[in-house]
Amino acid sequence: MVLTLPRKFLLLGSGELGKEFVIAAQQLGNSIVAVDRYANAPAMQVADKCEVISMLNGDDLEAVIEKHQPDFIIPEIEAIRTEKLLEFEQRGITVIPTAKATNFTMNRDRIRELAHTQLGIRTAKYAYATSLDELVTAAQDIGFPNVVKPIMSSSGKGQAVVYQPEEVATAWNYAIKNSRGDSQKIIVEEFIQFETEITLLTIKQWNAPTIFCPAIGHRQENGDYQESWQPAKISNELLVEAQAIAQKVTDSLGGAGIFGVEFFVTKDEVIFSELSPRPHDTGMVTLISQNLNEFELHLRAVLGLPIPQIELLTPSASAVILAHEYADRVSYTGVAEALIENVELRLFGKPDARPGRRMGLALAKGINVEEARKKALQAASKVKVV
Ligand SMILES: Nc1ncnc2c1ncn2[C@@H]1O[C@H](COP(=O)(O)OP(=O)(O)OP(=O)(O)O)[C@@H](O)[C@H]1O
Ligand SMILES: NCC(=O)N[C@@H]1O[C@H](COP(=O)([O-])[O-])[C@@H](O)[C@H]1O
Ligand SMILES: [Mg+2]
Repeated sequence: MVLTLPRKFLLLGSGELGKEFVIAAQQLGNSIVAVDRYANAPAMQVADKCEVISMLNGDDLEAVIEKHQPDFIIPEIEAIRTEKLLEFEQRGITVIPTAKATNFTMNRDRIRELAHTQLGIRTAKYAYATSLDELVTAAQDIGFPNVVKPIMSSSGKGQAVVYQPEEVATAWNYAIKNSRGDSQKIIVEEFIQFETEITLLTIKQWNAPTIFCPAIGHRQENGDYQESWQPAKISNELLVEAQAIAQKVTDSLGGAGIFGVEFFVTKDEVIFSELSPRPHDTGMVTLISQNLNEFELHLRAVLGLPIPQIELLTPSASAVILAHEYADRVSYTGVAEALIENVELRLFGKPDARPGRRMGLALAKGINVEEARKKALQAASKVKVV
């Protein structure tokens, strides 16, 4: 099939990741309708059109699809009524990477069952619970410490490390309170004592082999990403193993697009954690590190455009800029101080702030990863959300 541009994209979720995707898509002349649950979301600020709806509501989704008739649906968050995406796909709209992939990764249990039970991939030991009583038993079975997470959440929301039985009830309440959507189910996982963790950006193409970006290392706090760097330190042997696992899972989900496949890395093992069927937050480091960033790669994979080579230009790092207070208007200070040599900023333009909300990012290049990390952290620390 001969590709003609522009194509029309409907972006479901309009945060910082969506904003960069819109920019990449528009650079090749495409048009984008940005959708989210609140007005003036980052991607809406650069998109052609926008819609504010509940993406968990099937009727709302139906209405925007009817109105805009997109060629592609690009999910940007997990919390979407994905059963509806299966319907749209059957009606001939291309859902990226596939409606099945969004459906399987919307909740932690489906993707875990696929990876572990169906594909036989090693994961942390895990169990599910739908009541506090069940969680008490499950936590005993898994052992302590363990990690309790809502079945539907992201960026560490509702997640807690539980060190002893007395903490189980608090973890249950916290998980249920911070669960997205209507689910009352949690997963409890064995705590993996990893040396490092990586995201392997995996690009699945319609008519070409799957390719990988150099591994990205990252550090998380309370389940949310604080800094990432590329390349990650990992032996070739473990990297090859991670690539094989990423290929296996993404093959089984099908379609085309970029996936962020997350692994825990121990001394002699890579352990599959989870994956996003879309650009990954830790992958924002590629905005500075690679010849093609993760958003450009996603776009090219979606449109079936060539990706001749992925090149790591220089060791690089990203560090997040978080809000510390509630605010219904946002300004930033310290920008001039942050912008030293080989540093860039992305200030997302989120209309309001809450403690812990990611509001921006510092990106830095260095002669090595250590220098890049130091610069990115330093730059991020200069910028204050007020
Ligand atoms: N079983 C575990 N053992 C040790 N650490 C864990 C475990 N599960 C999660 N973590 C830590 O918490 C982080 C976030 O976990 P996870 O990726 O499952 O959450 P998430 O809410 O889906 O985050 P995101 O949406 O940002 O990817 C991990 O990157 C890791 O640092
Ligand atoms: N780990 C997933 C992730 O980073 N998702 C990114 O955060 C946005 C939500 O931010 P918000 O909660 O500040 O609105 C999402 O829209 C996406 O861009
Ligand atoms: Mg994760």
